[in-house]
Amino acid sequence: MTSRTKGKTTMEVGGDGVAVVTIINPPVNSLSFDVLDNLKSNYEEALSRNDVKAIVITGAKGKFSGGFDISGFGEVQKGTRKEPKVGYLSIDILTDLFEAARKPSVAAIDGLALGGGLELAMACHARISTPGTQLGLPELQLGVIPGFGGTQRLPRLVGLTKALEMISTSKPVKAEEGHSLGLVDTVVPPAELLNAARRWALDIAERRKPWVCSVSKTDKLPPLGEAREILNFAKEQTRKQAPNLKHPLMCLEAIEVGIVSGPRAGLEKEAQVGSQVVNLDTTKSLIHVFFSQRGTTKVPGVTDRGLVPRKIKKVAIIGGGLMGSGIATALILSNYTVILKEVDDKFLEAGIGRVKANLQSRVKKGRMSQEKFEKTMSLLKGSLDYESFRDVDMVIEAVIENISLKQQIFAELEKYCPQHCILASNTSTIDLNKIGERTKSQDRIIGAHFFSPAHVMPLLEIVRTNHTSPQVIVDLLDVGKKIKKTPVVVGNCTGFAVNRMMFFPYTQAAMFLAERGTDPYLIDRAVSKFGMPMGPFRLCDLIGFGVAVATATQFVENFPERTYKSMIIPLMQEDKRAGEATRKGFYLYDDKRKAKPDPEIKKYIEKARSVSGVNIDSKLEKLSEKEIIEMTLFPVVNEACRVFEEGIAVKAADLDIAGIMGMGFPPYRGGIMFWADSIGSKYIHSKLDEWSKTYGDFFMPCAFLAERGSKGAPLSAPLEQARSRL
Ligand SMILES: C[C@H](O)CC(=O)SCCNC(=O)CCNC(=O)[C@H](O)C(C)(C)COP(=O)(O)OP(=O)(O)OC[C@H]1O[C@@H](n2cnc3c(N)ncnc32)[C@H](O)[C@@H]1OP(=O)(O)O
Repeated sequence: MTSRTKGKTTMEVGGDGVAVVTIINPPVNSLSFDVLDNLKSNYEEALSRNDVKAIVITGAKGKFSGGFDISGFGEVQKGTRKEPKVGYLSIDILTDLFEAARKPSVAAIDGLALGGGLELAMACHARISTPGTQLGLPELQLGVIPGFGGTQRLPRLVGLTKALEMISTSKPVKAEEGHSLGLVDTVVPPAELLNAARRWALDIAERRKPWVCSVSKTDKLPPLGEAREILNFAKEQTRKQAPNLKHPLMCLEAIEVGIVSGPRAGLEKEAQVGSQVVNLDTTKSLIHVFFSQRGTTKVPGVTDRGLVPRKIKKVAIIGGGLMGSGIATALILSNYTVILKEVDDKFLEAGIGRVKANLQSRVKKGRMSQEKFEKTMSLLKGSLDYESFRDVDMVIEAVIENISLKQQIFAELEKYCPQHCILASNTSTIDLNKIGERTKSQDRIIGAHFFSPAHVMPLLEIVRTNHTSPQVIVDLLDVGKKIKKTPVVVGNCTGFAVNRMMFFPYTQAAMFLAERGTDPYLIDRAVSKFGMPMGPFRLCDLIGFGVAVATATQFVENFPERTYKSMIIPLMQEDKRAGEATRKGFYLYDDKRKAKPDPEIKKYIEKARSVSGVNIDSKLEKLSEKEIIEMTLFPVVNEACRVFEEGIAVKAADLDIAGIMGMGFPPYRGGIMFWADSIGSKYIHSKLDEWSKTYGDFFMPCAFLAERGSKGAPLSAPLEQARSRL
């Protein structure tokens, strides 16, 4: 392998006449252009050699293949690599050279066969797998479609309905299920994999086992009329669930052509669609998200020091409320032993009850067995004092947002916990330096900010102060990964990254517009259509007005010059409307918690208008959906720029991931900074500048945005001189 090539394959021909071709491209044996070139040469050689009767393809080090090398799409998008001729890889190589060969091939699959990896395996004449191996076509998740024949071969191997499910959810199946579906021919222990595959390949060559070309199979396909019905239903669902995405529908078209007009036409359609989707904006965004998500665990000065995460076995959680119980659930689900501490029996019982309910809901949905439920619950112990904290490796404090209470707790922790124990707080607003003021343990104090519900939401904001040691950050990054969260390391500031850049500006902008005459329900609709899970008013209802006001107060205190103080929520609170929990907020909620607009809202908005001395603005009253998006989300971009410039986030892509994972910003728009750059800093700056002149400082573009906007420079470009606080 030279420094310029990416991966390779090797071929060894055994005395039994089987050529074993091994994909070697760590860490997941992705199919780079180099790997594919090598694979083709190996095949050609194997087909031409008289001593080769059959071929086995496998992957090095227990992984068959994680699919096409995703960075290859980026190279094609940027134009640094010429795209191969349409159909070259899927038709010329995989179908006409491999599958149509006069020597059989068998895939020996260990660990994973995803995307192009599974497609390569499906082009072989049989598949042998090890137990637990992951088999799937997750391409839609990346904005592309299965492009190595997967749209044609998967329905022919597992049936149309199952194939549609696997492709549309991007979820893999395990080898055992794959076997019962007909996707793999047999499952054998890892130690037997290669020998079993060699024997199977020879058996096919010598006609003791069937020589199956999956692309020509028809027995699993439903009759045409039924197939059309299934496909029409799938299209309808896709339009409903992903109205802003084109590639899932394009994928369905390729599947349909194959079923209606035969596999060759299907392969051609797939190749054509495959080359079109690569250049969609949504695809560029989703690929950016894939790499950015993995990039959050690369923190300069921390993860590049060779530090090894220490083993965390036992974690204590203080506070069994909504957050504490959610965090406890996430931890026991990943086999951590957890102590949940509360102030009295009643609270403790309630806290443990919440954890139980979280797990029971999994049992009810069939996602957890009763046995696993009991085993998982046995990892949780309750406590009313700190005695049992003497051997914990980490504590996560999750009590109410009260500085002196937290200070007292941290002072106690220092007394009871061992020296190595990490002292984390789940605060969403309070300065961590203040929390640790009464201790001498500043180097092991860190923020572990979860998002509610903590056992479901994927983001973990890891907040470091100037004193937090890199070892403690590395430890928490490891815990984050183990509990299946995406950790993002941020600096210590009001609201940290997510609440500061997303929640505050976004909800304040919405209140600002509503007070000036924009219909709040229209705002929510426009924002939902843009792709956020819900609009700002529905979000305030969901988190509850009490929490919304408490956190907003922090923003008001710390950033008074750019806070919009609306009276709408306080006026509603006076009437005991506090959001979804009280069944009345900006919406009315029925027994099933379905939200319905409430005409009464007008009354509160009018009153807020008169208290604040604000008038209806004829322009803002008639905003288009595009203008609503700009006026609610450009303030978010503005604050994200400040967060970036201050060094609160290491890189702009971390803010993209934080917004996607913490607030549900649509991944197919790439995250807040990526989206902003797709619009252009010049335009965003000019709009904010114009609004700040008309409507005041809330919209005032920050210096960073003004500077980059004046040059039209990308907002996400690295800072020349990172003014990191860290
Ligand atoms: C034409 C074809 O139809 C198109 C395709 O095949 S598109 C590709 C389809 N395949 C996929 O979507 C699989 C994507 N990968 C994954 O889901 C996961 O990485 C995995 C399940 C393979 C492994 O997960 P995990 O062990 O948690 O490791 P993870 O951190 O995700 O990945 C390890 C490294 O491999 C890289 N990687 C994983 N899959 C890759 C791929 N297909 N191409 C390039 N790099 C890949 C990651 O970027 C990461 O790199 P880093 O260490 O530099 O950050």
